[in-house]
Amino acid sequence: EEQEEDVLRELRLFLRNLTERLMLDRRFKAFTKPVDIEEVPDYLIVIQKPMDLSTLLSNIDEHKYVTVNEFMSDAYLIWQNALEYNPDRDPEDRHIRHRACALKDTMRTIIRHELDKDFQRVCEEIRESR
Ligand SMILES: O=C(C1CCC1)N1C[C@@H]2C[C@H]3C[C@@H](O)[C@@H](O)[C@]2(C1)O3
Repeated sequence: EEQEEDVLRELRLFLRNLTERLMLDRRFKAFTKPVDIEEVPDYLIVIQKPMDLSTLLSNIDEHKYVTVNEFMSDAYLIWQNALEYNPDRDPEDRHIRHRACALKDTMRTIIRHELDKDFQRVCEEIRESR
């Protein structure tokens, strides 16, 4: 009903704000756009489900997420994909993995500090009711 749409509207505002703050962080520049398949032809052979911060934003606007956990499942793909495609000991891979870990930890910490537990529970109830 209308109150549920008010809750989901507020969830979208929170997720947009979170995602935009990550996009502004210079450490996370490599995660802001999809990996360029022309530049990296084997990327889609290695990575089944590409993800990036701009795609998260589009998903939010398309009302894909009813709970924070659904958003985090997609957001985690950015971190998992980066670790999987860039596993080597060389400095470039290590920089990418370090930034991917920082992205994940930053996201988790912002959510833990800034998202009300009762609000999350209401979103879960809406998800279970649909
Ligand atoms: O995994 C990624 C992105 C970094 C986080 C997401 N890429 C795969 C390629 C390997 C590495 C060096 C460049 O070849 C550049 O194209 C990529 C982009 O970085």
